[in-house]
Amino acid sequence: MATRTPLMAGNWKMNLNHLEAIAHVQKLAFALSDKDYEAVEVAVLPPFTDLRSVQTLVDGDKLKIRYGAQDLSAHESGAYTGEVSGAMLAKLNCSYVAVGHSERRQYHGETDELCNAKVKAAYRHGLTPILCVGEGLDVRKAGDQVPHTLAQVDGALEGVPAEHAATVVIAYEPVWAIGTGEVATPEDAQEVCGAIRGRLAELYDRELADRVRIQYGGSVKAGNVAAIMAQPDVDGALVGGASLDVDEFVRIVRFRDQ
Ligand SMILES: O=C(CO)COP(=O)(O)O
Repeated sequence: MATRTPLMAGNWKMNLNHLEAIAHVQKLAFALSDKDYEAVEVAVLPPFTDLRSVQTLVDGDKLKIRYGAQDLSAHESGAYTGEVSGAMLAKLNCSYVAVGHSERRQYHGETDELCNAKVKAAYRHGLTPILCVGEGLDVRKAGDQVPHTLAQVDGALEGVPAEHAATVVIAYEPVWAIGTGEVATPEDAQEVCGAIRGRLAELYDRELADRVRIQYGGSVKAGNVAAIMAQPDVDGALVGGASLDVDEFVRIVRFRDQ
């Protein structure tokens, strides 16, 4: 089976201006050592307005922290007021871009079809999408979390060739566990992450499925990360609130010590 390097990514959401971003990444870089980077890939997803500052810092000091955006446009360029293109993100050396975060789906009406277009836009520009999927509370209560989440995976990956899908990151984020302090149990996380890997094997093949990293997200903290990471199909965490606290995020990166 392929060994998958865990990916710990901090989704800052709409927090930290560009000056705060510089201070935050400097503090993070100061705390992390080569030993951390050997064991785990560390990434931050700041707001668009911070990306140039983060790039300058990462390039200037040759930091091993990766970075990316929280969204991108499905379009290439032109009259799309307020949108930011994949080409613009690639120009800033972004590695990652989140696609289909539940807050985009909920507040901006993003559909699986749009997510599919955004995943393809990311690959056109050499960006790795972090495709976010997961169910709301009603779906969870009905016990439909697996079919619901797999339908989102199917929709977002439709027509995405294996050479691209082999590098996708999928973040399973149950909406009821985001920002609520209500963390899914490790077994809940494994159930859906395992099912996602199974679906990737059906859509592509087992070898590809074994390479893809599947993250869990939703109220991840230093205190619960180790149990979640101990699950066989969980390869990292997409961390919201706790990523805004550098010390806490560093403890999450060092999940093996918790
Ligand atoms: O939405 C999330 C990450 O994308 C999770 O947010 P919290 O870690 O704040 O629950």
